[in-house]
Amino acid sequence: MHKRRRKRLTTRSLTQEPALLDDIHHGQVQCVLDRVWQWPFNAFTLDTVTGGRSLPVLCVHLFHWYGLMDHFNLDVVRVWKLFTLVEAGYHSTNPYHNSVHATDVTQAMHCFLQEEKIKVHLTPLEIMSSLIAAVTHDLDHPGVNQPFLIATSNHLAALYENTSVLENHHWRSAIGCLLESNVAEQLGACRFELEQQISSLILATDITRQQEFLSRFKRYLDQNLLDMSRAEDRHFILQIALKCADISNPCRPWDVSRKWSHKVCEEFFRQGDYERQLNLPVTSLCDRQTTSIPKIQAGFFRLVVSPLFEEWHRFLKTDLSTLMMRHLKGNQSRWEAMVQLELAEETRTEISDAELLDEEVCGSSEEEAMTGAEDIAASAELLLPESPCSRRPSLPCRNDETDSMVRVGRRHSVPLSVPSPPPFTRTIIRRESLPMGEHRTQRRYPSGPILHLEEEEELQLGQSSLSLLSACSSEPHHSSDRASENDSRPVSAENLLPEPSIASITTSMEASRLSSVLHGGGNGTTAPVVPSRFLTRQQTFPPLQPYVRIRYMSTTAEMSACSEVLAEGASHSNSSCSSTSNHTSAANLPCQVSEQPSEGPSNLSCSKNGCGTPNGKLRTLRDNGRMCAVESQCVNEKPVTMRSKREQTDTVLEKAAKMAKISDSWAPQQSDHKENVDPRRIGSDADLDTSFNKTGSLRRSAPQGLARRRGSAPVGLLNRSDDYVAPVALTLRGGGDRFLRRGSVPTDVTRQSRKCSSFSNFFAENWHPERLEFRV
Ligand SMILES: Nc1ncnc2c1ncn2[C@@H]1O[C@@H]2COP(=O)(O)O[C@H]2[C@H]1O
Ligand SMILES: [Zn+2]
Repeated sequence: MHKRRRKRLTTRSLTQEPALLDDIHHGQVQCVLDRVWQWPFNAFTLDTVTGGRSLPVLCVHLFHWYGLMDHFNLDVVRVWKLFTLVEAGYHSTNPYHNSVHATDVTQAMHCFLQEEKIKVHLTPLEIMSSLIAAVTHDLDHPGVNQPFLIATSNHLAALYENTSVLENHHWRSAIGCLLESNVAEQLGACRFELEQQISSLILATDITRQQEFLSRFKRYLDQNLLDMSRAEDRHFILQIALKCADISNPCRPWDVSRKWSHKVCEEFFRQGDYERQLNLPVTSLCDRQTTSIPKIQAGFFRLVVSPLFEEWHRFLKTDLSTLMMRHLKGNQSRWEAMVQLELAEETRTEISDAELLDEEVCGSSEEEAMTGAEDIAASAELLLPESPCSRRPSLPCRNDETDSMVRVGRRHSVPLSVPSPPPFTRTIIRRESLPMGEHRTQRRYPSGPILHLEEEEELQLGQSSLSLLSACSSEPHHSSDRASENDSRPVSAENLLPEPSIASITTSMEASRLSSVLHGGGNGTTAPVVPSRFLTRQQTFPPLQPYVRIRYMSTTAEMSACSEVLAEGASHSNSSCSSTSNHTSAANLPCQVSEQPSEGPSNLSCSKNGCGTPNGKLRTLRDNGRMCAVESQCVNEKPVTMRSKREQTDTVLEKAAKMAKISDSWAPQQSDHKENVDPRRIGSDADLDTSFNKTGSLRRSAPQGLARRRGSAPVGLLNRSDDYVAPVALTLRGGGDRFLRRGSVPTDVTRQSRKCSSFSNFFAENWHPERLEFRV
């Protein structure tokens, strides 16, 4: 399990009077909990006074407060266990998606449940579903978004067919906790209904479905269609409530809201650092070198939060909603003012650069004018799936003369689809030797985290991870220095990675140079060219921080254990499941899990469609009703309990921390982790790969070892097995030209783009960054 860092408790230093206070400051905890129904809530404070246990403390309190313990006759020890498991399932190393975010969202949900319009209609089951969904809605979040998981061929992306990958994982993990804590078994007949509601509520938090929910909500309000006495309508309102709670941090008082903003941006920027390390195109919104927190915030507040909260306010029209809107507008104005300051500052600096260097003109005005636009236009990018052509990939710098200008001015993250805004009025002149991105970076963000960390936050993030991050994130600068020394393509990014992605290699000379770097062969001109297939391997999670990496390893180990269990099960079976490949071809059609309670998760039931019951383990899945996902089994079955994982990995983590200290940046040998399955092994495994599709039918693929494959294996290899029926393979099996894509480009980009293109284009076409204006 990933490392959990607890804050040092004040009482530990009180050696003289050890009995004066206890470790969780009961008085203070009580004080915070007494006001937990109020909007100006500070989850960080609760976390501090509970010694980092805000999540279970809040949830157990709310379960008592709502009378859920009595109503469902729940055992308090099991309930504690449930929330302790949930807490442990969040990654404390994520700046944003950690258990404090879960606490924050749960408290917001609690506030919404208190609203008269909602409260009077709710059943105890709906209250319990809402609270559990709120607290588990980001469970086991890896700190990177769906496009990143797709781009790195993460097993979760394959498992969930690139659709609501994280949300599917969250809700299934939630069900796992319910089972593992044995709370599920106390629920009796309502368990199925509870699970259904949790699933549907969490799936609604997929931010890429915002427009879908918003339109529906608007229509219901316009036509006055909502009737809260109807279960269906109540459920819809609870979905909207959870969506609002999830993005309610902009509506908190400024001090709290600002803190969340910094944390979420830090997480984005870390993803950008990972992308850079992996030689993937850096998502604009995640590029600490080219965008800024105020720009991200101003765009997010205006384009994502305001539209939803305006409708929410229209629905509620209460003191609470008025207060939230007031905070939102106030906070938004602050961020917008900061953006204006930044723009003014940029203009000033550029003018003074121009005066100093008026003879060294380089770069085009068009490109310069793009820089403001792309930052903002891309800010939806992280939240929405990317379109294949919306972004320029990290093209290797070519050696020929014609490319030199492009090379100087090129930025990784320029979205191709963003139309050039009208040129700014200022004169655009800049130094040839100083590429735009770096120039700006040095001015605004030196490398490393931009957080203005308060003591408490620093404790949370951990000094070692911060210093590691800054060390690693500065690497690309070094590499570009090297690039200017050598005329040929720099192998800098690959130097940082344990093994490079062949995707970035375009010529044999480059391959040769790369090979020499990998095998220590001098300057690269004499080393033999390594056949590209031996270089084909892509890292999934960059080991920037050992903690993050180890957490990921634990997940993959979990998956590995799981697939072994399944494979084992399959091998016992006489394959009544062979027929399931037929089922799966039908099931391969995108199977949206509906958010409607009536049809939702029931689609996920283990079907009776010929899926065999190979052994006890698989039977357990069916017996459990709907626990069909492979990972659900991982969470629920055995060994990999949240607690035991934590115990096991704590030692590993300590070791990792030591390693981190002694290495300036991670070393190639560290790459030899479980997730990096050598693709050369793929195909040699004789194991049967089993997994479940979304309809719950078990599918077994031909032997090709994909179950053992980690996200790191190149997607392209999947087509080796013609029989394989996993979702990714389906996409890949199309025209041959689709295989020409770079390893880093999501396979399923076309499907993704369908979802987002309209919003992205809309965003790009209507956003006027220079005026911070969004015109419709
Ligand atoms: N203040 C913020 N600024 C930018 N993005 C945000 C902010 N708050 C939430 N988000 C994004 O909105 C998403 C909502 O779902 P998640 O919590 O999974 O992840 C969240 C972030 O990606
Ligand atoms: Zn969330």
